[in-house]
Amino acid sequence: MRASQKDFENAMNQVKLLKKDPGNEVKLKLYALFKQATEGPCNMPKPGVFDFVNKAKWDAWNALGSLPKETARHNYVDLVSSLSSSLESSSQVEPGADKKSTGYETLMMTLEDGITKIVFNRPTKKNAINTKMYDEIMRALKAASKDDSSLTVLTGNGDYYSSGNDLTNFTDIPPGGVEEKAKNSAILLREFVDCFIDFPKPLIAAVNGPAVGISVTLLGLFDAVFASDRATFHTPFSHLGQTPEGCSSYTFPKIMGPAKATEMLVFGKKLTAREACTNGLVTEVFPDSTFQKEVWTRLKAFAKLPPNAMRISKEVMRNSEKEKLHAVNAEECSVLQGRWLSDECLNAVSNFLSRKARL
Ligand SMILES: CCCCC/C=C/C(=O)SCCNC(=O)CCNC(=O)[C@H](O)C(C)(C)COP(=O)(O)OP(=O)(O)OC[C@H]1O[C@@H](n2cnc3c(N)ncnc32)[C@H](O)[C@@H]1OP(=O)(O)O
Repeated sequence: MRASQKDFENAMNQVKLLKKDPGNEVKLKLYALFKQATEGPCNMPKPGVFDFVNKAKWDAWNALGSLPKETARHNYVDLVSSLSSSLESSSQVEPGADKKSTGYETLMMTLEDGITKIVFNRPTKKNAINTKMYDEIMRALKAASKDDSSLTVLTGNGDYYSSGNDLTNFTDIPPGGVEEKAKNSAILLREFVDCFIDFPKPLIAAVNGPAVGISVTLLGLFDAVFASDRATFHTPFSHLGQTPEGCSSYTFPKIMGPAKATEMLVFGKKLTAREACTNGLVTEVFPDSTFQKEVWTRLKAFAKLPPNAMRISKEVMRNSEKEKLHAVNAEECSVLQGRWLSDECLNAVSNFLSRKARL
């Protein structure tokens, strides 16, 4: 049975009442079907390459070709009806996830048993790091460096450790245009990575699931990396028209040798947790079923060690490198500033945002 104009109007109202965000992919489908149902085939000029959001919308509408208005109206009503039932009943997110807690919007932070735990907390976005989260991680690290804990642990809520830089960061273009955006991003990135270089206490990653991009490169600046056997390590910089950051252009060749570092940083090879352990990036791998229990037993034992001895040992091991690391960080950020303006990068981000590509 075909959807009537009344069904269509009801569906439009239902969309506004959805309690959960259906996600960008579905929103683009809804937009495209709505435009096709009301205006027919796409009749707008194609937006420019920098106009990510409007280009994604245009792509979605244009992809419907000459689909008749009635069919688009019917498909729109069907889609809204399937969303109303599935979204109201599904609960994929852990309690407390994506909610404000302890003064942070994108993180959870606790201090217990001498351990400060910082949890990436955007599970529905695979813990992608948006601008707010960069700021909050810096704030959390600064607080952890001064609190009573002996060590600090970073981990992720949900099935991912982190999917790296939130690619929608690129859509928030300031009045000065993309050049200003690239400049601001380079400043932010440099300050962010500096916080890891300068962190004074033992810094440990509990990599609970896949890690992408900057969440992988930073691991070279951690003092220990424990991984679930479900974790993977992926730095698809060339695929994104980008270049390494997080000091990985220096730490990765040093940790794993230039050949293995090139496989990861230049050719984007995704490593399993065991491969990352063999390459020296990961300290130890645990079965996913016992990961939390085994890692936290280990961490609690570490936290009982004399904190000053641990801090000073870290200082002795790392201090001779600090100047070099800051210089590498500055250089990587400066190179990236240029890459972010390249067609290679802009097209890759645009493809992700219009759902054409998956890494
Ligand atoms: C300013 C400092 C810059 C620092 C430079 C840093 C560089 C990097 O970190 S480069 C690496 C960037 N990351 C990526 O390229 C990963 C992109 N994401 C993906 O390829 C996939 O999302 C996935 C493989 C991580 C997971 O795929 P899948 O299991 O199919 O899940 P979805 O794609 O449906 O993801 C769910 C939801 O989360 C959103 N999302 C995931 N990752 C990102 C991300 N990095 N940026 C923005 N959004 C992300 C995804 O769009 C989905 O959202 P909805 O559609 O709204 O549900």
